[in-house]
Amino acid sequence: MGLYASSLSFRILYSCFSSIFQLHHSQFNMSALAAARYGKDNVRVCKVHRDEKTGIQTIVEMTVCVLLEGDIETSYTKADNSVVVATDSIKNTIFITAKQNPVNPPELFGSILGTHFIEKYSHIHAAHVNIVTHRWVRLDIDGKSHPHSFIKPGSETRNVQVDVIEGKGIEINSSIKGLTVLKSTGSQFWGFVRDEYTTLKETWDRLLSTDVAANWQWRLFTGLADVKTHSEKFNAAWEAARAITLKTFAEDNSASVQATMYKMGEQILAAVPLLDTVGYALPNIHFFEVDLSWHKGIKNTGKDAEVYAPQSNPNGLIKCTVGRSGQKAKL
Ligand SMILES: O=c1[nH]c(=O)c2[nH]c(=O)[nH]c2[nH]1
Repeated sequence: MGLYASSLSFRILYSCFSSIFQLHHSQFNMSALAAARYGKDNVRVCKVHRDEKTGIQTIVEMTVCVLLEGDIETSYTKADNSVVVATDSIKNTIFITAKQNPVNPPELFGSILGTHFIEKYSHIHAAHVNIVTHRWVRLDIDGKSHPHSFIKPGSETRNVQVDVIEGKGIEINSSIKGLTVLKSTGSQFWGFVRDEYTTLKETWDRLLSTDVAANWQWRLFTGLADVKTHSEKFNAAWEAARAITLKTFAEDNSASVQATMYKMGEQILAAVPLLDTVGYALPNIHFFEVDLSWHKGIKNTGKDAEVYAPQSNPNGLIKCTVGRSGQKAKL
């Protein structure tokens, strides 16, 4: 009797739940796939170029991500894998494309790779390629550059985001990340808002350090042929952006991170006509003066400062995008 009662109540409950469940699915299912892209991330690739004549070898190490968009909705909503180019195949394509094409400049390689996917698969309409190129620098041995040995000097990377969009063109954003710099003078910060929240002293001479993240947005390319036409400009732009950033950092008697980064941006725009905008994100990595006057009156502040305490956090974070006049940046 007990068993019957519980089985009956189970059946009543079940039918209740299932009717709610079916109602939910048939009449109240208002959801739809709003956006989707998929692909392979963190594909690590190293390509060696061997010049048989000179014996000089060159390496490029990169980490690649490719994400695809297109008529792939049914793979999410109907478990339809017939529209899925497997992410494993995407990984294979990255290796094959690296074997068959130059990987430098990365802007060109990304455009070749992305264009492959929209041309090969009629239902794929956009390919988003991200390439992080790790910095390996040729070793100098006894004053001579070595033909096949390299050193990684830090965490600096050269990056590109290449968006190949069918019917629109190729959008390219190039960047440098992780370029850590410090100057021990030639940096000031004064005249800022002073109110009941302020403890920071004005300074006419401080240490300035940052991890440079700089990016430059190219004007839209109409397609792969347009990118190829300009392919020699990509390395030149990277070299100019890096050199301008370092020279301005070193030589500017900085009024603030904001003022110095703006100077960097306007020089890069002037040097590379094909750019629409230049952006920076600069952490202000603080090095605090240490007051040691409590110990036998040691002078270690202001003009006497020699020993500083580097701070890992918190840090300032200053960002800007510099555009060409007439195209005011969105603030
Ligand atoms: O260059 C600087 N900009 C700031 O906005 C700022 N704020 C701060 O406390 N120190 C600094 N330094």
